[in-house]
Amino acid sequence: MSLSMGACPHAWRHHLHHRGRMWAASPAFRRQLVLLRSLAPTTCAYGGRASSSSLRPHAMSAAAGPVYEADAEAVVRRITPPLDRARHKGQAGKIAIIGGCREYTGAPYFAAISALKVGADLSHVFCTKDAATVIKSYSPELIVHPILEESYSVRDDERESVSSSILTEVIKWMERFDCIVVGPGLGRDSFLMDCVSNIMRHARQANIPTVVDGDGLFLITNNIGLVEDNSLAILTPNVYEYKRLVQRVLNCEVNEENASEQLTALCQKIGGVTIMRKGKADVISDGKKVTQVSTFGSPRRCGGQGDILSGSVAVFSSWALHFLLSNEQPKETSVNPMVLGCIASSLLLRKAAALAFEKNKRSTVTTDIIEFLGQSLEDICPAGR
Ligand SMILES: NC(=O)C1=CN([C@@H]2O[C@H](COP(=O)(O)OP(=O)(O)OC[C@H]3O[C@@H](n4cnc5c(N)ncnc54)[C@H](O)[C@@H]3O)[C@@H](O)[C@H]2O)[C@@H](O)CC1
Ligand SMILES: Nc1ncnc2c1ncn2[C@@H]1O[C@H](COP(=O)(O)OP(=O)(O)OP(=O)(O)O)[C@@H](O)[C@H]1O
Ligand SMILES: [Mg+2]
Repeated sequence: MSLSMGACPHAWRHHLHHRGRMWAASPAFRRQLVLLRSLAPTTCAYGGRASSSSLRPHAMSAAAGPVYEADAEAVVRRITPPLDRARHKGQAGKIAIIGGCREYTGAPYFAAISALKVGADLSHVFCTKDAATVIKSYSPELIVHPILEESYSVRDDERESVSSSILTEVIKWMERFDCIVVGPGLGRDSFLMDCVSNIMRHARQANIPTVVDGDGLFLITNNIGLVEDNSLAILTPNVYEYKRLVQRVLNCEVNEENASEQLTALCQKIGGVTIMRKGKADVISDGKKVTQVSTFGSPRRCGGQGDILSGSVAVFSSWALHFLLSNEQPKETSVNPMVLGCIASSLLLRKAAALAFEKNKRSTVTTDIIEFLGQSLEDICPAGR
């Protein structure tokens, strides 16, 4: 199972074939593939048909390269697996969130529950002991592992043994996950950061796609080697996280006049990663193309919407990986499943936020948005199709 992700800039393709054997073995899955193939748009990489107005260059500024507005609805329809009675628990996705500490229990909960509401079968949270009971009490749906430790709870002479037993515990589970999300509500404690660095290195060795958000971005900004040349890594920075990444990696300030080139350069400099820069439009690049989703969501900017996004990205990218592995026409090799996952989750969040705002107006909070994830997906891609 292990293959070095650093060796090939398109390592997700090897990963696709490798992980795909398991899925392709099921007759039910093969039937779904036939259906998915018949639904697949025929021409363009990110869901729009090349001849259609849904894939149009969008001038961000005179100096910037083209930014394509994704046909995000087509992407969602394309990668969302149909519900099939023959499938068993786990086949629609097993996701883990690495996050949750004394200060933050909402963020890992939002990410983990969103993964389930989008359609994953199992959602785990690996958090500190302090956070675990709180997160469990929010929802019985989540599988919560109280294994992480912060500096205050570990004596100096215990650090090494505690760190290694944390890693051993996570490794026991890691191979089961289709994707992990590192960072929502993780905090920035130095001991915790070291332990999570080890977890990230292991996930990479095991070829587990990894979404990095929140404090995970703080971690990798200070240690870019953790994601360098990892084509299974997706970074989802907000305005401030993006600014810190640009400063650290490109050694300059964010330049809005040259936004798409700068995003492309950032992906290329880190090597192979996909970045979704969140904001008024969510702008996505893997260092080759730049795509955006600008469907209007909600004017409410309550905290936690990025957490919904990170949990959803994990599910949609896993679905996109599985979809592409069975779609082996040569043209498909230019499509990056990580990008598809970002496009789909951005649209779904925005649609859910719009519905939640319509109902709750100024009092809209993240929990209200999560309630509408199901309807948003149903509107695009009915469960009975
Ligand atoms: N309910 C919860 O438990 C939530 C926890 N969250 C977690 O909170 C942790 C920190 O995330 P944040 O996004 O708040 O992290 P940041 O530390 O990046 O930002 C904190 C806040 O400081 C301000 N700020 C930061 N840098 C700035 C700059 N250069 N100029 C001006 N203002 C600046 C911004 O208002 C920002 O929202 C993460 O672990 C995150 O996942 C958030 O996801 C929100 C919800
Ligand atoms: N200015 C904006 N206009 C419209 N939508 C936005 C805007 N900024 C963010 N969003 C929406 O909110 C989502 C989350 O982005 P945001 O910048 O709030 O993330 P975040 O700060 O990481 O959130 P969190 O509070 O969960 O950490 C984006 O994907 C986008 O859909
Ligand atoms: Mg965030």
